[in-house]
Amino acid sequence: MAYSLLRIRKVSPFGISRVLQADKASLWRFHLEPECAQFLRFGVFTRNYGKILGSSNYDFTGSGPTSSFDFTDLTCPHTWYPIARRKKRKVILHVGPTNSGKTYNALKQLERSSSGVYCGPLRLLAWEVAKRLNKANVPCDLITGQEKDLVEGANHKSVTVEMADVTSVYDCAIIDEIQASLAFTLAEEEIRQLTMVGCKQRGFSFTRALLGIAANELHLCGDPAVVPLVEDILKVTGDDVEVLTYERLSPLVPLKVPVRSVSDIKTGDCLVTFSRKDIYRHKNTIEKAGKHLCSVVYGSLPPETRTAQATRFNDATNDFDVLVASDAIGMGLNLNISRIIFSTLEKFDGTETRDLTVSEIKQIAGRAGRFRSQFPVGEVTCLHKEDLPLLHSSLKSPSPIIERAGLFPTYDLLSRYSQAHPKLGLYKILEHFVENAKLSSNYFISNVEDMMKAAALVDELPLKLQDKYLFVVSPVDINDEISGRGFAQFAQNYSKTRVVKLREILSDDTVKVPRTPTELKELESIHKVLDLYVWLSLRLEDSFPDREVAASQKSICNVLIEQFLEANRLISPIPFSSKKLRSRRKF
Ligand SMILES: Nc1ncnc2c1ncn2[C@@H]1O[C@H](COP(=O)(O)OP(=O)(O)OP(=O)(O)O)[C@@H](O)[C@H]1O
Ligand SMILES: [Mg+2]
Repeated sequence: MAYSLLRIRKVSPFGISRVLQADKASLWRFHLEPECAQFLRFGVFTRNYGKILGSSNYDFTGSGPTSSFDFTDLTCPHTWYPIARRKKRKVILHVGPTNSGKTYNALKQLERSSSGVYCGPLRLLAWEVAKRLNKANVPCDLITGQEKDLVEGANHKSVTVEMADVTSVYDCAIIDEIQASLAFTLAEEEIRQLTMVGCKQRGFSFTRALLGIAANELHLCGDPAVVPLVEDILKVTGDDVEVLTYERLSPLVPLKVPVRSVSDIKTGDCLVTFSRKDIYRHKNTIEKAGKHLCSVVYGSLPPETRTAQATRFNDATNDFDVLVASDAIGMGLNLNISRIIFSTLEKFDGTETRDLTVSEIKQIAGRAGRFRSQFPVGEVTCLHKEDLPLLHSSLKSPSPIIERAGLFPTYDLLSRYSQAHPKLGLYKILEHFVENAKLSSNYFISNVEDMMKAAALVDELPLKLQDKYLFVVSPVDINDEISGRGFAQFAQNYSKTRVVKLREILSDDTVKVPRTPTELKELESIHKVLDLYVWLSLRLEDSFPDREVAASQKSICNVLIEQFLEANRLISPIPFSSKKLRSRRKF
């Protein structure tokens, strides 16, 4: 079946002459609104309360010459959130291994509260919680970068952590999977582990939520590795901190033998591998053996497709009873897995092939044997017996203590800095912050490499700083060629005419179900571009008017990808008995 799908046109070179004024009212509506409000209060707050909190660093009136103020001094980030600082929050840390009931217990408190917010690291988790609360007759809005589903009478919100509002007051708030976010440990090796969940980039959103959410009760769920850091960070906020430790609700058994042959695969198995190509090759091997059909889950699949694949795997009434997945299963999906089988304990992390870290192995292995599921006892093993010692030792080891949390200058600081250095573009401002930021020992500056690539692109355009900032913090995958082209075209057209019509960027084309992994990857990238359009359209409504077209095009992408996943038999299978090879492929 053929569908009409828009394709990305060739990007024309930059070279725009007209400087256009941003529509402030719509610009601030979403991402920038909390920071803007904070900016407006910043001077007043620090003038009135800065000294009470012992924050001489931020004792500035906002009236003096900006150049005399050190904007790169980020040593007291708790003072950036005046509304939260007016509260004495009760902070409850729910810590323990995977599948120990941390989120379940925190959500029970949220359900009982008069108003509240759940902040999760992924859209999938925000969707699940909104669904759960609405089902429990607690009306709950869903707000992610790309969605805003408002429910009548709702006093509760389920959001992705970037959307956490630090200007509202709540009775109860949850920040889930906090270890995925607050980072970091000493060794370079451990620093890399964070790429799994994008914490190097996203850590600052969690730090912002941790310091900035103004709730009477704040529940933090995650790994015990975060406890010392969170306790230390919250010493200066005046909050009360309580730690609740959990045990795993169902056993997780590390097996002594590997899975040697495809005939050993059984219902409920999840084979974990780290390249898209290997995922499809393993799927093919298993399906060719004739006993099982496989669902697949990996990071660059659209979230809607990932959910559909997970739902099909969980549904005991159909034949898709085996899962082949990447580490994207580590968080966010409720899966009926009986046994995790690691095809390898190495992964390509974007730069090189490295061993999985203890935290990654535990997080992935812990997905087996979900409490009160079809498979209450989880098992974990490998395809290669050489990997078993590392698997077993990792499962016994504690996760390395997280020593520092990600931080990033707020828009307010960047803007004030820009006023003091009007000739600098956003790229240079970011570079300056990264190189000169003064931090206390609990923090590190989040990795802004990708943001700087995006900043270099938008600096070519006649845009105001807040426009540039908005594009730079957008969820663009700047390292993906098609996504990068789409991003550049959106920014360029916006700077030229203020109105970005989807059809000016994407041309009509008739596409069929992809036949090769390359065609599939292209479709995944087009989905990312459409997702970016939706994100921009929620913040610049008048300038990105085709949200509905983008949403329907996204659905077509999902349908085509799902049809590929069902029909795919063209990729050569990979024999299970193959020797252990170092995988060097990029995902
Ligand atoms: N007291 C309980 N009664 C019924 N079901 C429970 C209870 N506690 C937990 N569960 C269920 O057990 C499963 C695991 O719980 P939960 O998701 O809270 O674990 P978690 O510790 O947050 O795990 P993860 O680290 O993987 O996020 C969920 O399906 C949850 O609904
Ligand atoms: Mg949880």
